[in-house]
Amino acid sequence: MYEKITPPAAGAKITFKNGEPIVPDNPIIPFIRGDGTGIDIWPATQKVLDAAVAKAYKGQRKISWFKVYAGDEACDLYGTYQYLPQDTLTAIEEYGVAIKGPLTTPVGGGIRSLNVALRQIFDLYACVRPCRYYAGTPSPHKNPEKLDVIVYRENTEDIYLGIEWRQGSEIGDRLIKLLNEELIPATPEHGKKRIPLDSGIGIKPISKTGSQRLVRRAIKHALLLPKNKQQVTLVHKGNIMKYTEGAFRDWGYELATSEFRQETVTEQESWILSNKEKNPNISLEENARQIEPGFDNLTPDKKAQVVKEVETVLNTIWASHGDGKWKEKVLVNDRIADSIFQQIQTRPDEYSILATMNLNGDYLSDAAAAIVGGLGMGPGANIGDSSAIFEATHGTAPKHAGLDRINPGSVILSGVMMLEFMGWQEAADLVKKGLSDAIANSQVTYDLARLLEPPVEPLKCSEFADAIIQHFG
Ligand SMILES: NC(=O)C1=CN([C@@H]2O[C@H](COP(=O)(O)OP(=O)(O)OC[C@H]3O[C@@H](n4cnc5c(N)ncnc54)[C@H](OP(=O)(O)O)[C@@H]3O)[C@@H](O)[C@H]2O)C=CC1
Ligand SMILES: O=C(O)CCC(=O)C(=O)O
Ligand SMILES: [Mg+2]
Repeated sequence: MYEKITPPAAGAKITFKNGEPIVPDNPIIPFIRGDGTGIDIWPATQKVLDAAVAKAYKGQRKISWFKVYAGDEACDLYGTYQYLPQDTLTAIEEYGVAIKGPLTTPVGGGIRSLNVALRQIFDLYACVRPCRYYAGTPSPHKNPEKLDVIVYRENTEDIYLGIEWRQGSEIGDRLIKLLNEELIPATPEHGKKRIPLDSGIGIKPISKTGSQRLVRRAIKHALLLPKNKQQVTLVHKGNIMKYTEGAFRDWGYELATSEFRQETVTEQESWILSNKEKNPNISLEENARQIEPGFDNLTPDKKAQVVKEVETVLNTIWASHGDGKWKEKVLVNDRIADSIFQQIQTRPDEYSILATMNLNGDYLSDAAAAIVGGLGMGPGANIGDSSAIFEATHGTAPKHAGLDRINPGSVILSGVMMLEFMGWQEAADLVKKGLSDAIANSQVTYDLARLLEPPVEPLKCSEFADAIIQHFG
């Protein structure tokens, strides 16, 4: 079945039922070491995870690691250009849950991202990236502890589908001609717009199915959070990209108010309900005026539309959501993408789950990680209905590769997410405690050491792993 690798003799498969993993006590878990700093980070991660599982379960549970190959290491073993061998895909398919270090993607030409390919091949449609603060972590932000968000990034479409044509390519030029001469003129709203002839072209598909399954997962996650964090913010640039990003927002609200009608309230609904709670005799028109800025300057048709919306909300959900009951629901709101970048800095505690399309989520997860201590503290998971691959937010950080200095925190915390996904909470808690206590004692790698005041002598990557284990207690 495998060409060049052999699964561990001991251990059993993780299987999935209704999207949930069924985990044996001795699961076989494939891992990809990763390019660049993967060589430093992976051994540190494996050591910490194994120590936590051993301490938590005293031998009753144990991970059987299965080394599989991707990136440069794969080419060394399988031959030139064999970046993602079939063996690796077969192993992940068979064992369901995997963890990986970062993989290099060249800019401009060359291979397309192996990281993105893995997400698409296994339909890992939700990229989940929590950004929370560990006490003692130095941060450029004044109140980093106020940020506690989870970026829920759609992981399979948007421009990451990778359908692009190079400037000057035959098909690219044909496409531009077709657009300029037929399709754009046939679309009145595009008027006399034309694509410059020397353009590269990329396609940005945002589907209803892809958007809604991401938002569904985000709302389900919100329902498990403490009450004050039960919020999902739909992040989009729908003012500019109306039929892709704007549609993402609309489909998100549509899903929330249909599939989760009893569990959710939209921000606009919450204003309408609370206006009526404050003033039970408020007219529909006055309620509309209070929720719609500039109401008095709207055309009569627009005014009537807002009044109708108010009436519909009160007629349909007053009984289930009125009299303050909406405060117990998951709040679904939306923010424009550029605004959310400043909001997570100026009003971090107002946000919880940030549901995004692929590109926005890529940007936002690095930015949010920076607030809570940097890319060394940014874990992640790529989750689908029948498999999951855990990986950090950051890349290969090539200038630090092989120096035993990089912060393994993000991949270790990705391992924590994996343990939690498996239901191995006791082991996950040990790692979180060890990492928190190491940081609180200023036992940190170079990235955090240089920011501490006064600066401290940095630990090596491997020493940080040992410090985490010592702090298990
Ligand atoms: N999922 C994946 O596998 C990903 C892969 N990539 C790929 O990685 C390659 C390199 O990308 P690049 O743009 O340099 O981005 P990286 O995320 O690899 O690194 C950028 C900088 O972030 C800081 N950093 C990254 N990881 C850590 C860490 N573990 N601990 C502390 N600091 C860290 C370092 O800053 P400083 O030097 O200032 O300390 C580093 O130089 C590219 O090929 C890219 O495509 C990128 C993102 C995700
Ligand atoms: O695949 C890559 O090289 C980059 C991916 C990335 O930046 C991410 O997933 O956050
Ligand atoms: Mg990224």
